[in-house]
Amino acid sequence: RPTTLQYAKVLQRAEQVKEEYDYVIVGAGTAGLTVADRLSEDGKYSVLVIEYCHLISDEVILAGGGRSFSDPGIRYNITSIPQEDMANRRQQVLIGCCVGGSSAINGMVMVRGTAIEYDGWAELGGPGSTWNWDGILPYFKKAIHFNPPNEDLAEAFNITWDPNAWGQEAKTHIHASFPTYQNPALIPMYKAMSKMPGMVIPKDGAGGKSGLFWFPTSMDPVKFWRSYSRTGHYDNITRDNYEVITLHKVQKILFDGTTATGVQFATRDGNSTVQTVKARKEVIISAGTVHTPQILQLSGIGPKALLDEANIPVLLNIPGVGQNFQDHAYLSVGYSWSNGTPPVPVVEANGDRSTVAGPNLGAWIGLPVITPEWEDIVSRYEAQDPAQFLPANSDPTIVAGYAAFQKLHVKLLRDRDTNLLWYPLQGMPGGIVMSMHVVSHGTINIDPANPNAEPIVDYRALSNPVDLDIMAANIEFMRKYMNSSDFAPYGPRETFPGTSVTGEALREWIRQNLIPTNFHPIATAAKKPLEMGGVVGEDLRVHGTERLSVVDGSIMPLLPGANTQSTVYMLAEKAVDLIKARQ
Ligand SMILES: Cc1cc2nc3c(=O)[nH]c(=O)nc-3n(C[C@H](O)[C@H](O)[C@H](O)COP(=O)(O)OP(=O)(O)OC[C@H]3O[C@@H](n4cnc5c(N)ncnc54)[C@H](O)[C@@H]3O)c2cc1C
Repeated sequence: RPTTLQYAKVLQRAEQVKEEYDYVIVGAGTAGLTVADRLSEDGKYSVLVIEYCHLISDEVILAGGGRSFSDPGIRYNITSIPQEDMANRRQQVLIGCCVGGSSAINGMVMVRGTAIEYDGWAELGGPGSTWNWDGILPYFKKAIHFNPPNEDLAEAFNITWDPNAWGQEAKTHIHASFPTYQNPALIPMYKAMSKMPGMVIPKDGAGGKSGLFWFPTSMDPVKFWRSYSRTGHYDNITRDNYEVITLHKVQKILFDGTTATGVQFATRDGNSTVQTVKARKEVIISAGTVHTPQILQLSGIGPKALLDEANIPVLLNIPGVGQNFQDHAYLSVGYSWSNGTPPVPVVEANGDRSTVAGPNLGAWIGLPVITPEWEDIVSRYEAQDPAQFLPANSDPTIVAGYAAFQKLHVKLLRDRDTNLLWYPLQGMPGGIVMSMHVVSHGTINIDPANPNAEPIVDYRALSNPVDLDIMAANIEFMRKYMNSSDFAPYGPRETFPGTSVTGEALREWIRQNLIPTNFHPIATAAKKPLEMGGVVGEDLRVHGTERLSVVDGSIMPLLPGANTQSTVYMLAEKAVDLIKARQ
């Protein structure tokens, strides 16, 4: 019998799975559960979600205060290959392994990119694309239920928001909320940042502009628990037409010609007999940026040379599967006050301190605001041959796609409304600088010697030297900020790398210390034309197939200058309308 936990129906054995459903979804993560809930909500269609990982138990949820779950099996155990331009260091690849996927373990920052960045998605998609800012804003509003901060907190900290940029639909249970307390030490930080040359303060970043602004947390506004795809799109839903089976791995998609008919799956240890389930209408892959390309490649859809090497019969040669891989990258720069600390006003803690999710404040800034040398950096990038820093022997379609990306990126770099740097303000000196757009593209491919093992993740971090230029400019921006006259009485001191580290030495320090991910992987099944290295079309169907689509972070063709969860919720909501429209 299916077990019932937190009102959610979970199947654990393949025999409980019916022979056929309208939709079979691979992965009960952020996008997968959103799509499953919305497709099943009016009772018209039956949906099965197959999830590799487990459902976190009530005990673990309660022990974590509904927020952070210290469950040993909650993350995949994947490490990148050594990164040549990062002193051969490897990087742990963090992705969530449970019902809820990465939304169950993320940092709960709830932001979106700027209008010009999403307009770039449409530009890469080609004429008539509806994935521009105007075409996606309604889905951001539908996907997330906004809860404003309490009035005292908003007044004390100058927290403003744009009601036109947010939705409050009753049927939407993914929440964006504010804690009831903020650290008063943020106030002098905010003041100093607001005085940086060129800094603007929009009402809200959610309206599509860069600048210094407050942003909410993915948090239930009543219990202050994590609000994630499981709580928003799975718990408390009792529908006979919505089933999830956990602890089973989808091995490949089944086809009749190039029409997807269902999937093949087995227990995650691979010890059970292989099972199949049919999809009457569509198979939807929502396995995330790391595993979606693997499932496609194991199904014979991917770069021909790689599939040949792995002895996988080629169904469709789509060179872009597993390519175009991008992620945000960051570095911590150490500072201390050598002479006391800035005075902070007393602000009453209006609630429980533990409700602080942090960070809720940051500067999101474009290259022309970061550095006066911005045009030199852009010109150097513009002059590059598109193939110069791509993997050797890249398919001509990948090179053509990169050329289009480069042209677009040059435009984005010159625009102040591109979030190129994120500097989260957290009430202490120094902190992290995050590059929100990288130009070095990596790969995530099956290991031809062991295709069913975890895929090979290669960030190819810093392979394009322009990423080094930009990170060095980010650090210099932080130095200028820490040098603000507001902070002078407190003697800010850079403890690492130290202000004497500049020029080539700073670049070497970056190579030694960069973290090439903020756990926002995208683009391994990018929404672009096939001849541009794309994998899915504007309607998210895999090129050259019928009844097969991808809906997860992997379809983003270009990083938004923002943490990625709200963009994933948005694209999943838009995908549901596209999927329903073709029935
Ligand atoms: C540590 C961390 C911190 C982050 N912090 C933030 C943040 O503060 N703010 C923000 O906006 N974003 C953040 N993110 C990013 C954000 O959470 C992700 O972009 C988003 O959740 C990805 O959603 P997805 O649907 O693409 O994939 P996921 O949510 O990862 O879902 C993929 C699902 O597919 C399952 N799956 C994979 N392969 C198979 C298979 N073969 N068979 C069956 N199931 C399979 C997986 O187990 C998983 O459940 C963070 C991510 C991480 C990991």
